[in-house]
Amino acid sequence: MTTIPVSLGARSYDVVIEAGLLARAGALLAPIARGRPMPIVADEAVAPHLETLRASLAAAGIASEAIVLPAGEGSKSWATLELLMDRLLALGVERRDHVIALGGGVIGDLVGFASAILKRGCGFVQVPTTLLAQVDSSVGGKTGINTQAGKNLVGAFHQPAIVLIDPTTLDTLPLREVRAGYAEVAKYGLIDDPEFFAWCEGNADRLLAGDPEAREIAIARSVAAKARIVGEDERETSGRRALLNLGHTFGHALEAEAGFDGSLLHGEAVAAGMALAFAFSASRGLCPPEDSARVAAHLRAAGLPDGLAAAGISAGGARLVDHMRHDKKMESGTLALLLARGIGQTYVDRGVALDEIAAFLDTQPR
Ligand SMILES: NC(=O)c1ccc[n+]([C@@H]2O[C@H](COP(=O)([O-])OP(=O)(O)OC[C@H]3O[C@@H](n4cnc5c(N)ncnc54)[C@H](O)[C@@H]3O)[C@@H](O)[C@H]2O)c1
Ligand SMILES: O=C(O)C(=O)C[C@@H](O)[C@H](O)[C@H](O)COP(=O)(O)O
Ligand SMILES: [Zn+2]
Repeated sequence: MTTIPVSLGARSYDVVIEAGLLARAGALLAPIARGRPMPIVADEAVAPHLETLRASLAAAGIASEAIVLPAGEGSKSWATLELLMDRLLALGVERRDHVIALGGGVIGDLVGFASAILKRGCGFVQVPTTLLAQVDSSVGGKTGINTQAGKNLVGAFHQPAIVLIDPTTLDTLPLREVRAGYAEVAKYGLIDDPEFFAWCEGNADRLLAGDPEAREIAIARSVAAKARIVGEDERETSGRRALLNLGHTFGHALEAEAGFDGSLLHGEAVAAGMALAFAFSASRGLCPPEDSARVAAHLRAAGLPDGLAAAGISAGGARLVDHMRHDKKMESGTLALLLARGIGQTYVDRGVALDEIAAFLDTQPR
């Protein structure tokens, strides 16, 4: 068992990683439940894992009710939030109770936000079942939904009480989803850990094939990297946490353009976005072109899109930049963009005009 602390003063919690953990979750959750029932909000695709979790809770004397929601990004919506809030209220959830989020980043973000606003805030627990959620979304307390205007535009910072990661839940995850989660793993290397990026280059094949050792190394290193950055800047105020947004200003624009319909997954959009961030950095003479080419080559080798064409996006630069105007890193009309001086040397650049980004995007192959 690996335990990684997320140090946030009164909001500190542990991320526990162990193969087979779901079957032992009840014992870890009993002190958090304090004799109260724990509602479980689960993605419809994780039915077998839901059964394992419920049996483990029952063995520890914890009553549970399951709320099963439709799979996919469409569930991060006002409509599903309303339905979920009504169900949780009907179950009589109290402020000191904890709701369990069992699923990928969609369930985690939605349940986290519901918990942030239910009776002005109740507790929640993350039990992530996708690679993306295990290495990224379950840790750090960013919660929320999408709106007509774009990605994650309504939400709250609300930290879980504990994160329980059972890597064996990934045995049932489709390969396309494993690849999408891998984009966020490679991201940590690209941000500030070139040695980890080199590890990724050498081990992505094993990880994508489900090798247990490669999987646990990738999860633990990713969680440790995220816990460190979140511990330094919980609410993305100092600029440190913004590093975790590498590839996301481009990526969220691509997701919005694709329409949240499953044709372009979040991790796929982030992969294309990271390749674009490096290509843009190289085009401005900030980053060696060899590093940009190395990033694109590795993403391609991992079966991920390395730019607009591979992401299936044909929109022009001006249209994509219009999506970026909603980015939460906009300040007084200026965007904070994540650029790179090289692999492992990402930084926040506040000096790039939206017109320059549009012009660069227009040079990219469709
Ligand atoms: N809060 C954060 O810090 C943060 C970080 C990164 C991403 N996100 C958000 O996370 C979301 C993407 O998360 P995701 O990639 O996990 O997508 P997801 O939650 O949609 O899950 C991907 C797919 O896998 C299925 N699934 C989940 N677990 C499974 C399992 N064990 N076996 C079989 N199928 C399974 C789901 O039904 C879904 O179809 C996006 O909305 C993104 O914005 C949030
Ligand atoms: O935790 C963070 O901080 C991140 O930026 C992680 C991202 O991978 C994630 O997609 C996050 O939801 C994006 O946040 P947003 O603030 O750009 O909506
Ligand atoms: Zn992301």
